[in-house]
Amino acid sequence: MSNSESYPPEFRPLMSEKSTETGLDRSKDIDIPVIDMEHLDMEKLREACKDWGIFHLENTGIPLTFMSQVKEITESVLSLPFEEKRTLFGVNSPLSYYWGTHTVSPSGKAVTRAPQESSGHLFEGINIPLASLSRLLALSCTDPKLESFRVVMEEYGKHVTRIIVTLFEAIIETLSLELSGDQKMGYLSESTGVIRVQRYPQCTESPGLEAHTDSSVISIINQDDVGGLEFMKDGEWFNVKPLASSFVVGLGDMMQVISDEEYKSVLHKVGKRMRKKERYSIVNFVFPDKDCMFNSTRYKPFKFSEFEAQVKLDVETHGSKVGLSRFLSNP
Ligand SMILES: O=C(O)CCC(=O)C(=O)O
Ligand SMILES: [Fe+2]
Repeated sequence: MSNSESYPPEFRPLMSEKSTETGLDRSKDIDIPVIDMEHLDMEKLREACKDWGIFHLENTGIPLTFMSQVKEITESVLSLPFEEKRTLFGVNSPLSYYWGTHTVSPSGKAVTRAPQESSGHLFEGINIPLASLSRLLALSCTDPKLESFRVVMEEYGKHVTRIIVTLFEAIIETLSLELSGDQKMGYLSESTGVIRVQRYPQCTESPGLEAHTDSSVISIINQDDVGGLEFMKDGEWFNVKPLASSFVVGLGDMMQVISDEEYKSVLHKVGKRMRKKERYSIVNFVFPDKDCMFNSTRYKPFKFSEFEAQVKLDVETHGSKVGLSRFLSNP
């Protein structure tokens, strides 16, 4: 089987086009802050959140050998034939396979966008709602590859959850916010966390993922060395240069509300890539509990489930997310 058969059929003509590769625009390279999780510098963290909304996180305590395992199993599952992925991660699976849409709901199901907007962005992925991993057990009995995927992702989820709790506590401290245990649990709900493994074909003519902010509290991105992640700062796009053995942390919309706009969610996208190679990324979205209430000065009080429902409606009807501006108290 050629590699192109593992991609959705509509990607294939675009992938085989002879590309006049321009590659990544290196003039947009910039060094984002690097936060050392073992020796947290609170002032540096505050600046990273306030001025950037995106930073590298290193020394997270995840063994390198385990990270290689994560990469290996992710690549092998995403490289399965297209039809097999559709079947394995179709209606009967707690996971979902999607392509060409970036929106994910806490249920882990991809939201279908209005058709006029869906062309040109070449990426695919599998949504793994953390709460449903155990239900994968039933499916994995029949497929050893799925069993390893489940085991590795469960372990990965535990590591990332540990990182998230430490990081969130620290961010809250930089804001001098006093939150009760229940509030913290509501913001970092285990029931709504989603891991998403994604693949972008080797193709430099088409972009990967369109510009968006995440609806999450925080997103932890594990990108490989192919590059292509870009973010907006002061009205300009910059590249996030891959940094080995580290994660990219992006602040999401809910952090913008929790911090009362002291910190902003970061606008990001996946553009052209550095090399003629497929790109893989693993993103962990930390979502609040569905019933979690958000009260702030700039926005009308809302429940996270209301925010999600609005995003879903906007994507389905207009083709893209409108986001927090829908909830402004004085639009
Ligand atoms: O693939 C990446 O590096 C980023 C993906 C992303 O932004 C998303 O899935 O929301
Ligand atoms: Fe994102």
